[in-house]
Amino acid sequence: MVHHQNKAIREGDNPDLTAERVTGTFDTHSMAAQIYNSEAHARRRREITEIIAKRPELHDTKPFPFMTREEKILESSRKLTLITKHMNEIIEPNNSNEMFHLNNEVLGIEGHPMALHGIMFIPALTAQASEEQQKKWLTRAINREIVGTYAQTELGHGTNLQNLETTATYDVATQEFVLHTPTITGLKWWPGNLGKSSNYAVVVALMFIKGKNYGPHTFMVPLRDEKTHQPLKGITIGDIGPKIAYNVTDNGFLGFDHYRIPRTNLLMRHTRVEPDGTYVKPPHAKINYSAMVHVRSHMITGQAIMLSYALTIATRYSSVRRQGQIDTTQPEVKVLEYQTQQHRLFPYIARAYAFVFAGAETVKLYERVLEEVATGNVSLMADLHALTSGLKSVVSHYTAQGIEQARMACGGHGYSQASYMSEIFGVAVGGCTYEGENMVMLLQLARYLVKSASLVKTGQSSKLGPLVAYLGAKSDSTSLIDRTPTTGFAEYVKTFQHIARRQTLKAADKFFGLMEKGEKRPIAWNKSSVELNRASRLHTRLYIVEAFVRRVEEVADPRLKEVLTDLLHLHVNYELLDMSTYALEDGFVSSSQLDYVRDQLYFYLAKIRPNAVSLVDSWEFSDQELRSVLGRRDGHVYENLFAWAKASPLNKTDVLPSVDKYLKPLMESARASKL
Ligand SMILES: CC/C=C\C/C=C\C/C=C\C/C=C\C/C=C\C/C=C\CCC(=O)SCCNC(=O)CCNC(=O)[C@H](O)C(C)(C)COP(=O)(O)OP(=O)(O)OC[C@H]1O[C@@H](n2cnc3c(N)ncnc32)[C@H](O)[C@@H]1OP(=O)(O)O
Ligand SMILES: Cc1cc2nc3c(=O)[nH]c(=O)nc-3n(C[C@H](O)[C@H](O)[C@H](O)COP(=O)(O)OP(=O)(O)OC[C@H]3O[C@@H](n4cnc5c(N)ncnc54)[C@H](O)[C@@H]3O)c2cc1C
Repeated sequence: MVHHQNKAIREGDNPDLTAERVTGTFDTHSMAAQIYNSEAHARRRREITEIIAKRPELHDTKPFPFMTREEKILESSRKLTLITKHMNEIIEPNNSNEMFHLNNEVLGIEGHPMALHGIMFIPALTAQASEEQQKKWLTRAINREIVGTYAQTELGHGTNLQNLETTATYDVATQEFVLHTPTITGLKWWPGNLGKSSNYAVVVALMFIKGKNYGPHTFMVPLRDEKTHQPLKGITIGDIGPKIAYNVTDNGFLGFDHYRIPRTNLLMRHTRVEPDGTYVKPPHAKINYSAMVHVRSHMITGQAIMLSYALTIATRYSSVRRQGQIDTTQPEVKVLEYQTQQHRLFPYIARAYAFVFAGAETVKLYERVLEEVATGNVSLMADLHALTSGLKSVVSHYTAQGIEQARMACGGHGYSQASYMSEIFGVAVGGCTYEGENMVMLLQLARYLVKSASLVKTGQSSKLGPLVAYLGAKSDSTSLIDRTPTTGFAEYVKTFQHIARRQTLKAADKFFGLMEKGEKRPIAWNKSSVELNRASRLHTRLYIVEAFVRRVEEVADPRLKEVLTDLLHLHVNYELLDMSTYALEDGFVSSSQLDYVRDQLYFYLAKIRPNAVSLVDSWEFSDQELRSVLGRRDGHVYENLFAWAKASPLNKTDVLPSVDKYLKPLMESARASKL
């Protein structure tokens, strides 16, 4: 066998796809090490994939789209039980990265009965439970002796946590908290796996002691009997019904009727309530929001992966789909030859790389903050909150857009569930809502930006944190893009900084100006909020570009560096065109400079073309993980689409009961009436 740089090549594959792989200029295993941020992790992913490939009991028994919701939940529970039993043979104990990959391969993205257990319940106990509480619950949770979730959102309130209605009232006499749901709108609503799977939850409720409201606090709450799984007395609980996607997860509702838990079930790592009701406040008011920050930090990578699923499917399919001619004297071309197709897909391939690099930095910062907070140092919490609020919003928004573009790039077959695109879109777009609705989270970042703008305006730029230091710098009078003989990334970064700085200062001016004119602060805030959110987006997009530049600078392998540099060129030119209004409106960039940017964009679309398939192959998704007929590694799309259709439950019989019962009589009576 010939040694190829692209490690996805196999004999017998669709030759059109193999031809793409042969033109790749870099080693896809090495690129995987960049994507997954370490050679060791990329290798372990492959090893886990291989182990799973050899264990048919861990494979889907039939395609997910052919299963009912109940069947999917049963199937997912079967596999969850198996991977729990064999976990230590497959992954390193307690390695969350490996667990994440194992889950994606075996259980898939539609969720599973213990999704929230891993993503939020364990992180909440880890960060918020005292050592004594951890001894009691965390080990049991890690061993999966109990199943838990994170129950915060209510029917009436998800965003505004100060107005949650669930109360936890301290009863000094019995040293218990009494949990109560006073109204329908106070029912917990949405928590994943609450509906049917969990027997415990970390519940967020407003804590009242001696009549005083201390705001939202987290409590460990038993929900169901550990033996019978029946709801405990005082608990009303169930599933909220089918959703756009993510239906293997039983998102649920929960009500409490004067339900009592011991005082010691308040999570007490940072906050305490003494037996006599004395409240000991935490070192930071929002320290108990840590489980949300955990998900926001990790979901950047999760979103990049889902975007790359869609791009892998669309790019591979575009290499085997032939339709139309560019040169009418030549045979039909692969649709990937069309510039419009490249323009639809390649900038999103670049974005997916940019997002995964930004995601790796975010997780690193999150882990640092987690360690510091454990020792009482909360100084970086605000920075992490601002960064993750912006990133989760911008990345989930563009991820959803990119998946939809990828679906449309697959033409009619993209609309079939055989492509799996609708599920990928449905799961990913949930990220625009969960963990803080995107507009709301952009406004959280805006608070941080406005404070920073105020420092700039009052001559205190030296106090700006590293993420916003650029706000205090002076701009050149115009962009130097195409004005220096060797225009490089520095000119682009300065241009993005100028755009973000100008918008931030302008939006802050609007806000401060309205207050000077006598508007109350929240009214002035609301009237400035569209402009403020624009600033948040531009700031975040600048951060993403900078994270991409930092990564490319670190890469040593010249072949990888070259293709990543091409992708970065594509990214900065595409981004600048996309936000050109901001660049043009104060004349910082001229229309002739934009022409240069456009030419660069087209140049890099063409330059990336031979590496397109290798760039998506580098994410190393197995067919089992992708679950897409169109995205198959071997490119044998058509015969497998036919096989997939034949397997559809509707094709089990030639004549459906609906035909016997209704259509046949209808046609017969129509014929009879004609006679
Ligand atoms: C290796 C892999 C491991 C793990 C994998 C993880 C993820 C996998 C990736 C993909 C997953 C794929 C599929 C997942 C599918 C399903 C989803 C799973 C989970 C979803 C779960 C949820 O949605 S849980 C519910 C989430 N809810 C929210 O996010 C609510 C949003 N609202 C808020 O957060 C708050 O209400 C608020 C921030 C908007 C306001 O809070 P509050 O009213 O209390 O604030 P105030 O106005 O009083 O004060 C504001 C000041 O507080 C500061 N602040 C706020 N939050 C924080 C914080 N967290 N840290 C630090 N500071 C904070 C804020 O900055 C203000 O400060 P000022 O100085 O400006 O006053
Ligand atoms: C798939 C999925 C999984 C979830 N899992 C969980 C879970 O496990 N646990 C859990 O507790 N919750 C969970 N949730 C709930 C989720 O966190 C909330 O739905 C989310 O935080 C948004 O809150 P909301 O529904 O109250 O939206 P709303 O706040 O009602 O949003 C409606 C609109 O109002 C706007 N808006 C609201 N407030 C403001 C404001 N202050 N300024 C400007 N605009 C505003 C929003 O931008 C939006 O356009 C999940 C949700 C989904 C979709």
